[in-house]
Amino acid sequence: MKQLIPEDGTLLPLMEEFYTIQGEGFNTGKAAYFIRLGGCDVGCHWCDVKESWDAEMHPLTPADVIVENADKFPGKAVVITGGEPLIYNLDYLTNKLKARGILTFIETSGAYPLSGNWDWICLSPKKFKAPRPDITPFAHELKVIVFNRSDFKWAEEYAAMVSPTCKLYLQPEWSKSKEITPMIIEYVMANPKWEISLQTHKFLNIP
Ligand SMILES: C[S@@+](CC[C@H](N)C(=O)[O-])C[C@H]1O[C@@H](n2cnc3c(N)ncnc32)[C@H](O)[C@@H]1O
Ligand SMILES: Nc1nc2[nH]cc(C(=O)O)c2c(=O)[nH]1
Ligand code: SF4
Ligand SMILES: [Mg+2]
Repeated sequence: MKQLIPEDGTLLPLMEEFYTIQGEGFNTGKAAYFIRLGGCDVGCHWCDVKESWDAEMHPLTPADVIVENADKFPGKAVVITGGEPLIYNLDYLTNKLKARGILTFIETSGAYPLSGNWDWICLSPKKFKAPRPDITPFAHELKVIVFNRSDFKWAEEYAAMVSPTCKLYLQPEWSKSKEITPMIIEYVMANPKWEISLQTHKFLNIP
């Protein structure tokens, strides 16, 4: 039977939760509790968490329980990721986290309406299902995954849409990083408004 997911965000399909170090982007190196929600239909062929895509595979979990779990750890920051977390209304979860003084960070493709109360929004746009244009002014960080050379031009189109204070990152697609990373290095040196983001947790062998 199909799981009925309430629209108020009090129950969310939870794939996994773990305390680790943020490996990517602006907050790299900071301790954070990761909340990975199931469900995504964006369809990136190189996605490194395809097991997350089917929401049905992941148990509906009370947001209150997720908040309790997050609050057990000394690092008072959470990263809500997925799957695509903005499929769900994240107002309830993020307000409860913030009421406990926990910082709220999101990793999103931006393909669904923005909900939630955020300290940091990482927008990682995808060609396979474009972000909604209304999210771009709210991004604190734009993190474009580079899979081939044409992605640099595509990245610039998004850089033109985000706010002037938004941090700009180019991150190599993991399976092609040997080939792509030298191109990113060259691009960043020529276009220094961009910075490199690496998936440092994969080098550190941590979740
Ligand atoms: C798995 S996604 C989940 C959150 C959301 N669906 C998104 O794409 O932003 C988390 C982050 O990992 C990045 N990512 C996924 N697969 C990757 C890969 N093979 N190489 C590099 N980054 C990847 C995404 O672009 C995103 O920034
Ligand atoms: N350590 C660590 N940092 C991350 N930053 C973004 C991740 C994600 O999968 O969203 C991720 C992840 O899975 N692990
Ligand atoms: S949007 Fe995120 S979770 Fe969905 S397929 Fe792409 S990288 Fe994976
Ligand atoms: Mg990851």
